[in-house]
Amino acid sequence: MIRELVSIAFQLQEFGIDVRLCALYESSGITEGSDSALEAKVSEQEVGMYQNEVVESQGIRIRRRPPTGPPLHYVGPFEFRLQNEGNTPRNILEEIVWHKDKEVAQMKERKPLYSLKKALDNVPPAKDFIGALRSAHQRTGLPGLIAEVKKASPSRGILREDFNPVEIAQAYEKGGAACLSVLTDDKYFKGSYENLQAIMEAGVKCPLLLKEFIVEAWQIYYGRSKGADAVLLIASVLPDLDIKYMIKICKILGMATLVEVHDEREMDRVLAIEGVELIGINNRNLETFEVDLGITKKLLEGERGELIRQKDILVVGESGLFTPEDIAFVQEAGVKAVLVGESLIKQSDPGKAISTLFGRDVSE
Ligand SMILES: O=P(O)(O)OC[C@@H](O)[C@@H](O)c1c[nH]c2ccccc12
Repeated sequence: MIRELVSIAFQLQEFGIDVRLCALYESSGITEGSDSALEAKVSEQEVGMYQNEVVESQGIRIRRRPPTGPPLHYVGPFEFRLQNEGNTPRNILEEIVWHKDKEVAQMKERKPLYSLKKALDNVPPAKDFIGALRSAHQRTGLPGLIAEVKKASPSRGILREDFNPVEIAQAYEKGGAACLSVLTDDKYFKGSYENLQAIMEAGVKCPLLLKEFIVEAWQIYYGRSKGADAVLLIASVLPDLDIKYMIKICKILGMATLVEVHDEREMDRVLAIEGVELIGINNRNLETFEVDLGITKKLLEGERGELIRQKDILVVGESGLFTPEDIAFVQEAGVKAVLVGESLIKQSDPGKAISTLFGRDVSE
């Protein structure tokens, strides 16, 4: 990660963005500016220990893909790979993240960061994602809506057969959505970066969230080049340091970050990270698919809720929202925005479905 940070800084410099490396290290909390401490960390990482230690100490259960797949075994003329605990994903989220690691490595090879420069220069500037949510909340008195353009999911299968992303996006916008979330993962969600780009190019005004499993900063640049105005960072996948420096990169690109949590520990980690302005509470456990709206309530109670108000962080209630009562429940818990997919995308008119979900018309 640290080596990548350095190389990204150099690449940014190539882009004409002046990044002071020491400032990046210092503000990312790696070291107090001491080169020897940094070198020590880099060499620890080189033997592959540092990252795992950090990840474990932060309670992150999602492991990163072992660099070499299962070991090769030979029996006579046959060759096969032995599966074991260390090289078999333990749950769907881990499987997705391992797949993503491989996919991004290939995509990066085809389009290295420097080759994205032109596309980044040509894309319109990022829109104000958080501002759009806040003003929708002020205008309607209801949580601002991030409506999700999602064809399928591993937990629900195909959600909509006749899937035209641009038409759906336009219907959402007409129905009063403040922002849109566009799935770009192909294998598990049947999404694509082409969908994101097509929605941007169709002139949709709602700011767009890159709904990806971000494992590397390259994906953020690529998403921006396809029209993303904000990006999802999942706390159960990314260590604090990655979150910190990805937030910085997003700021440089003018994008917002939605940092997603699911339990108290993740919430506390994220609340301690400077620069976090938007937190999503996912009511769905991405390891088991279990959905419980009580998660949103639990994570906003007591001191945590107090701290969130003090820091003026906007909270998004995510997943499993189907009725006006569900919306009222998470709003009562303290959210000012919601992220909704299934209950809208399954309706024949996803735009009209917004009025049904909120119990009234929220379009202007
Ligand atoms: O379709 P739902 O239950 O309304 O959920 C939407 C959104 O919250 C969900 O798609 C989501 C939230 N966080 C994620 C992370 C990855 C993939 C998907 C998600």
